[in-house]
Amino acid sequence: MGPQYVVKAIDAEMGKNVHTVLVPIADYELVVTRDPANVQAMLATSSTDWDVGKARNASWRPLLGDGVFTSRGEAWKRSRALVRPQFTRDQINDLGLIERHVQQLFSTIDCLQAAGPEKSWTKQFDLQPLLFNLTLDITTELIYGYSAHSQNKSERIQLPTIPGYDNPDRENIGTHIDAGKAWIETRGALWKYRWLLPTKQFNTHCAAVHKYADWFIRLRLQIGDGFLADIQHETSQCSRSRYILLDELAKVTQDPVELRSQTLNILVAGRDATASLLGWIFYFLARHPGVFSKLRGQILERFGPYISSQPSGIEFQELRNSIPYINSVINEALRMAPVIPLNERVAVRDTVLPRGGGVHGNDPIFVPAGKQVLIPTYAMARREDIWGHDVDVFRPERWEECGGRKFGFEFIPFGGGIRQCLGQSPPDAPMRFHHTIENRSGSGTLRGHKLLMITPWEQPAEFIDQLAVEFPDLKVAAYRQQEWEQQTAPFPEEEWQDVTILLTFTVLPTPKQAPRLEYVQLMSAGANHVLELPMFKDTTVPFCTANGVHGPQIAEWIIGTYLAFQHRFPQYHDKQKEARWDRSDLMLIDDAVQKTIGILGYGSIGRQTARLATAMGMKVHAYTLHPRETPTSKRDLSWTPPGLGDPEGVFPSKWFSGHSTSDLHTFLSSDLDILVIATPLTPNTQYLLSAAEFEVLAANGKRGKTFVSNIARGPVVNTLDLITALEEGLIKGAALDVTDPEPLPFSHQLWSTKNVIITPHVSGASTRYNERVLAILKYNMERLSKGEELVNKVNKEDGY
Ligand code: HEM
Repeated sequence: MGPQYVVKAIDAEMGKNVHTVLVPIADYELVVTRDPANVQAMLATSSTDWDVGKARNASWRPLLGDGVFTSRGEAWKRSRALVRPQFTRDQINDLGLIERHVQQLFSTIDCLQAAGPEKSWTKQFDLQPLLFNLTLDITTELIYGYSAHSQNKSERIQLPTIPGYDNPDRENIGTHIDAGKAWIETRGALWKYRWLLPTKQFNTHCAAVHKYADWFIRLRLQIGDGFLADIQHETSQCSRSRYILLDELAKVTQDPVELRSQTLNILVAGRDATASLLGWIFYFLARHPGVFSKLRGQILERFGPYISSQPSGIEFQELRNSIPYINSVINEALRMAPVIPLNERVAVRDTVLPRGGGVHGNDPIFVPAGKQVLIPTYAMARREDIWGHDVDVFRPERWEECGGRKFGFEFIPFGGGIRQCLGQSPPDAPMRFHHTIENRSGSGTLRGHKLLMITPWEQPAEFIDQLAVEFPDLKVAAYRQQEWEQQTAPFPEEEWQDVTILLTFTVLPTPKQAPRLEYVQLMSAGANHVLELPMFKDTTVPFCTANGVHGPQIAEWIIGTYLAFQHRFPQYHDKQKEARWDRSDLMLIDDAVQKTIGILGYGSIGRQTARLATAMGMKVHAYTLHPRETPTSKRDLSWTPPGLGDPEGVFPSKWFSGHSTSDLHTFLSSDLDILVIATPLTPNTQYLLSAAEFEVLAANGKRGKTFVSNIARGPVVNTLDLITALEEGLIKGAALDVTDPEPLPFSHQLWSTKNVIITPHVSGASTRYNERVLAILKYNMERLSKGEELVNKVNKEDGY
């Protein structure tokens, strides 16, 4: 099943709007999903329910052994913990090393000069094999310390002899790897008839590849640190302190088979994908001269022309960050031609995928243990609804529109979640990444980190155990605060000193008390209680909210109180207390079908409310501060419990947006039967709903039509104006979980205002609350350990 075939077949047979299908192949069935929500669940949020299939290990093992790319389960975890720290180091991005080999490539190309009048050009040649040689030379030098020099044999010097070990076959190592890989592919294509393929030649290639690695490993194990010192003089650029992956791994394990497998896994994973991508980039540049000259112009402007006698002095981070167009070109090439176009996972236990089921394909689907799911990376990058009508056009500019395209699981050329590619440098925050290089070396992904948890309840031991498995080097301290609003720390001052990750409701240190803090996870969805604290306003330490934790229960509260009001439950409850069977108000009862719900603030709560309202047959109008016109901008980038909310922004039939009062009034006059206030409290939203807004709701004959539900914060509504609107019948009724002031005093007029349901700020309560906060914390810790952008980050300027 080729990548292009997947797109064609689903589009033709099921339509462009179907993204998850069950495909029967001979005697078994395979799920194919090009839905980013499902992919996110498999790779990240529910990754413990999934693993790569057994076939990956079975097919690659003879060539590569059990390493980070080929292994599964616990073996993979151990592998990943072993090799990952190497990829957080500066040296892995040694541009000097790459430059030497690129120069070699240029010399090779120079030799391909054409004859006759075309003399100033090269003759026609195939660039791709040269690129494979280039990446082979780079990766072998980076991994084993000594390049295969497949580009220029004359660079090879005589290697010392190790008794009992054949010298590595540098001449043919590329061929052996390629032939081994080709055999594995053919075998995969033969599927259950794979036994038909003779193995003799394959075994020869595997043995040659192993011998190559073993020679360096033997030398390293015999001689120890600096094992190549004697032959380093072969290239003047090599310094004694240069970085060699094998050397570093050998400081952690001395097992020769483990060293062979891990280094070969990285060699093959890194070399081939990079060469393919380079090939595609040149392919697209050759066909898009406009892109080529724009890119070239920006590079020349920033770095000047190449002068062979001068060192370029270009740093890796500078290269990445100073010309965003380079990233746009690379991203666009990876979108058009993801070099790993198909991936897969297998359910290790009975589980669900959040979407694809039900009449509209929005419900979760059950996936039994053992079921294989194909992830067509290529097909996701070809979805018109995500990328626009020009999805088939190579257009790097798309990455720069709307202030820079952010992407999630619809664009995963490097995989995603826990098995994300190790060779990908993080997309953002170079400073933070650099910081982690200084602080973390060794074997744990969060080495040097300390998590401090201050919570109003005991944290479950299983969670702390899980952390110990995932981050063996992480220090954890957990304290229980005595009171909800407590601001002082329930532990000695020194405990703050080495904290890097903090989980808290209200207790926060000063920047001086916790100088190493890198990430604060708040347990609340709002951040308004920390906005004025020095740790928040005077530092760049990211604060993340528990956004997403409240969606399910608050949405239930909103719909629950609305239905209670519509079906007159409070009145019947009063009558029940008096034992009165009174059916006199039957004609006053109304249902929700085809009513319009307006959601002011379309965040995680609003989105889950929209899901429930849609299920009841309501229409949804959404209001957001910033316009959400494209499918990408409609998306929810914050954490969402699997299968819930509206991650893609598909429920609203109308979107409204803006900062001004008139923008708000346009939304309020869109014929709303229920208005849900779900916007954060900031200086801009204080008294957002006052007399004028209630007038707008009641204008044009809509008096007494709208029911107002406030689950945000009391001061978003002007309480006295609300009381007037209720008493005068401008609005139909109100459900308030929050009031201004809070607690609402005994004698407050609001208690006895007509048509109001009041609860004491409890809509966010759920026995599942803590479990969801911990899921966010863990997810963010995984992202922190990989140098990735955290989810639910508070924008320090907007205050939410
Ligand atoms: C354009 C270049 C590259 C692309 C497109 C790419 C793509 C990928 C993808 C899609 C995966 C995930 C496979 C999965 O989900 O099972 C992956 C994994 C991996 N990549 Fe890359 N890769 C590239 C370059 C590199 C480089 C340069 C290295 C190392 C030097 C590397 C090392 C790895 C390793 C070790 C894994 C396995 C990680 C694990 O399973 O835990 N990759 N790569």
